[in-house]
Order: sequence, then C-alpha cells, then structure tokens
Amino acid sequence: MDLDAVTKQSALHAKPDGLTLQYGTAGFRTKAEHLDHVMFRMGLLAVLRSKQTKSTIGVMVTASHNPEEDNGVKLVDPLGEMLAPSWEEHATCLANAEEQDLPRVLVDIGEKAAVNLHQDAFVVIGRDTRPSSEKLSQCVIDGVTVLGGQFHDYGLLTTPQLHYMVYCRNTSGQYGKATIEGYYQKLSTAFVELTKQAFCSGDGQRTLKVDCANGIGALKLREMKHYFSQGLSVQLFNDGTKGKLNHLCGADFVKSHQKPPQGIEMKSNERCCSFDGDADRIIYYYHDADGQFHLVDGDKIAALISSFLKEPLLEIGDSLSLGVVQTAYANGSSTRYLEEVMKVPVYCTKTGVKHLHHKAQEFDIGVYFEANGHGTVLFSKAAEMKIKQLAKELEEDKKRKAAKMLENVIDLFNQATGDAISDMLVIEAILALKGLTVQQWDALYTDLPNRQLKVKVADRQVISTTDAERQAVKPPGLQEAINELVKKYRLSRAFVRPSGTEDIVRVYAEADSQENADSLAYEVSLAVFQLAGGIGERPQPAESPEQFLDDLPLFT
Ligand SMILES: CC(=O)N[C@H]1[C@@H](OP(=O)(O)O)O[C@H](CO)[C@@H](O)[C@@H]1O
Ligand SMILES: [Mg+2]
Repeated sequence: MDLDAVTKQSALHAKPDGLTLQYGTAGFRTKAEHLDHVMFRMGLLAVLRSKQTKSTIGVMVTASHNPEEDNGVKLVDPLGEMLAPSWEEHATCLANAEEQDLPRVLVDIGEKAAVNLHQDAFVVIGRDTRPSSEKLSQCVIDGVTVLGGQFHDYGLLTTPQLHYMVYCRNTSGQYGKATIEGYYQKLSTAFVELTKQAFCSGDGQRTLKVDCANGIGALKLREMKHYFSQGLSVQLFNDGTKGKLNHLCGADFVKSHQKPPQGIEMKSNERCCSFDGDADRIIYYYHDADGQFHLVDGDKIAALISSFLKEPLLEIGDSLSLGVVQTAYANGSSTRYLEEVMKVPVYCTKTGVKHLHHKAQEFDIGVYFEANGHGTVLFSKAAEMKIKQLAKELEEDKKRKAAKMLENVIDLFNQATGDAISDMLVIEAILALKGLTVQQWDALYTDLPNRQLKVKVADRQVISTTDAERQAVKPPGLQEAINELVKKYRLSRAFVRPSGTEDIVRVYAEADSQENADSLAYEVSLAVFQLAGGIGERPQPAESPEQFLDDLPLFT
C-alpha cells in the first residue's frame, strides 16, 4: 500500500471534523454533502475486501427511498450479497478515522482481516440518478485507484442490477452475462418462457402501471420493456422527467402512508405498482369500484409466490423444503395464512434484508419479503440442480412441465437480492398463469389494521430488543407497559425498536380495527416517550394518522 499517496489523495476528500457515521442496515446514509470522504474510503475498503476474497466487489452509490438530497453507499460481497458483518465494523472504523489516523486504520484492517496485499483487486461501481451520485461515485473511483485496484464503472444501475453484475462476475458468467444487456435478456427470456402457456390460452396482453419514484427504475424499465413487450405492457409514471426523487411517490411513500402516489392515474380495479428510488422494493395497489384504496404489500407478495410454488413442487414429487422468512412488521394475518392455510413454515428475523436473506439460505427454496416489498426467492444449489435435471429427464408431460416452470422461475428471480423489476415480472407471470386479478390476489387474506409511528428520543440505543425485535429488554419497564396496553385490544400486537436507518424509534401496532391500531400505536409511543427519553413534542393522539409520518423530519 502506498500510504503516502493515500494520505495525499485523502486530503482532497477530507473528513469533516467531528462527523461520525455508522455502517447501518443498508450502508452509510446521510446528506450528500457529508459523504465525499466516506465514498473515497469505501473505495479503499472495497479494494481490501476484493484482495481478501480474491473476488470482484461491488460499490453502490444510492440512498434508496430517502430524500433526493441524501445519498449513501454500500458494498456488495462476492455472491451479490450484503457485506459481511465483520467488515461492516471495518467500514465504520475507516469512515470515522480522523485524517491523520487513516493510514494506521487501513493497515490495521489489512492485518486483522489477513489481507494479502499482493493480490489483485477488482471493483465494480453503480449509482442511482441522484444529482450528487456521479460526483460521489468518482470519489469511490479515486479510492480504488489510489490503492492500485482495477475497476469497472457501470454508471447508472438499479441496486439489484449491481448485485447481479457482482454475482455474474464471480461465477465466471454461470449466473448470467455481467452486462445490462445480459440482465435484460436473462430475465425477459425466463419471463417469456414462463408465460407462454398463459398467453396461448388467450388471455391476451396485460398492462401494468408502474410508479418509478422518479428514480433509476424508470430509466432501466424503459430500456427493458421492449424485451418482454409481447407478454406485458408497462406504462411508466413518475419517470423522473418532472418530479423529485421519492417525493410523494415510490414504494416507501405508498406503504407508509397507505395511499396512492401522486402522478399516477388510477382507474378502478386497475393493477398498479410502485418501485422505490433504487428499484429494489415493489408494492402493488388498486382502487376498488367504490374508490377505496387497497395496498398489496410484501407480505401478500410472499403469500402469492409461496402458494404458486407449492403446486409445481408437489407435482415433481421431490421433497424440496420450502420456507418463508418475514420480520416482525409482517401483518399477523399473513403469518396466519401462510402457516394455517398454506401450511408452510414461517420464520421471523430481525429487520434488514441481510438477516432475511441469510435465514432463507437454510431452505431448498427460501421465500423472503419484508412487508415494505423488499424480497426475493432463493434456490439452493442442490434444488437448482435437481430441478434442472428433472426438466431434462422427466418423461411424463405434466411433471416435466412443472420442472420447466420451476427452472424459469429460478432464472426470473434475482438470486442476489430483492429486485423490483424481477419481482414485478414474477408477479405478473403468476397472475397471468393463474388467471388472477389483483383483487383476487388481494383476497387471499385480509390484513389486520395496523399503524407505524416514529418517536424521537435523545438516544435511541437505550432501547434494546430480543426475539427478532419483538420484545424490548431495555429500558426497564417498557415491555411490561407494552404488554399491558396490548391486553386492552382484540387481535392486538405491538413492538418497538430503534431504527437502523433513521434517528428515531419505530412503533408498530396492529389490532381488530384501524381506530384501535391507531390508539394502541399512540399509547405505545407515549410509553416510549416516557420511558426511553423522548425529546421534543409528546406524541399526540392520531387526529389525522398521517400527522405522525409527516411531522417528523427524516434523519437518515
Ligand atoms: C420498518 C421498515 O420498513 N424498516 C426498513 C428500514 O429499516 P429501519 O432499520 O427500520 O430504519 O430500512 C431498511 C433498509 O432499506 C429496510 O430493510 C427496513 O425494512
Ligand atoms: Mg431501496
């Protein structure tokens, strides 16, 4: 390592005094103007990680669903998965080192992680459409270059596309071609193959309205839609030509406000969906004939996919294990439906896709979705080989068809991470094959009314949790208070946890009616405010439930 060169270059990306940041649930996120040094240093770290794993490492510049003025960065590990937890710690140390300590911290990480510095390094970089992203990705490149790493800058990509590129490059192209064209072709071929049957049976062409959150999803979907246009016609809204990124639109807005985005024309019973700002989440919704809004969220996506997969799995007669992974935010009705009606085992992990992804890897087929629409389905290598073999060998027509169908499903899902475009195509294929309308899909089960709130406290780390974040162990008395409040309502459940991406505590409550879910959420917020050091205004009862969401400024 040429540490003099690092020191010199680093001075051009100097760290603001006193700024400390944490590698959180989804990497570093804050106001874009504070990220120059973080980007440079993540370029350095990506080189070390690449040398250590002897693999290509990805760096994605994005702040997903957060406001346009924010930005962020995360590293992608060799098989397209999130950075290993021990390296998250290195990332935090490196990002927070004062200028004069940087060389020492760098050497330290190299030693602790036993990095062979003579090894070559290769880093791939992608960025979203934020105005700050281009300059910030140049800072990453400066960091990679000063440590002698090679790189390929893909420029504008969705987050899942960058994960895909990393996965392809580290499996010598076996997963697919590491180009944008390769991504489009792999997914659309699988989609067209999968839906051939449905469209032969005269269902005709289907249309879907897509709110692209004024983000990267719009650019990429516009390029891609020609590849699958015989099977599905997508109409793009909030395509970034006018509106601001994630402002009053996108998957996060729709899910948390439980209302449609601005900028989309919805006719009754039309199927619509929203991506988030970096196109790794998707949420569906529609207006019924009475003009009532219905949200079809990540839990319902998991239910649709699991019920679809069960059939061909039974047909091929091989006992491949299927499991569904959720978080505590999953609607209670969805868990009940999956366990009691679908008879599939359901597991709950901590919030954050890396936890769900990890758990889903334990099954032959692991379905995981956060309620907010981030998820995918993972097929173990063994399951994939088995299915491919059966698709080739089986004589009996029905069985072979089922295996072929599963083969295409494997190709259509992004095996590296949740992907709005890939999930959209899977969902559209399932609806077409099953002849289901969005209303019929929505009717699989009825969501329990629920409410999510945010509470500001002086230090959110005073709350610690256990049991996949469903129980608070600290501060003393908080869990007891929640238990008492929950007892007052029917079909009720509530929990609190410090957010990993915002400087707030999140409160979740569900109950038999919206009114009760709102009051329970309010009462629990008050308990948090009182017992966990609330600051600012005390939580108010929900005159307009949205006031809670709108009043609190995002920290990220
Ligand atoms: C309740 C909720 O939606 N939490 C989100 C949010 O995490 P928090 O730790 O809750 O801030 O951002 C994460 C990253 O995008 C996402 O994985 C997660 O689901
Ligand atoms: Mg996202």
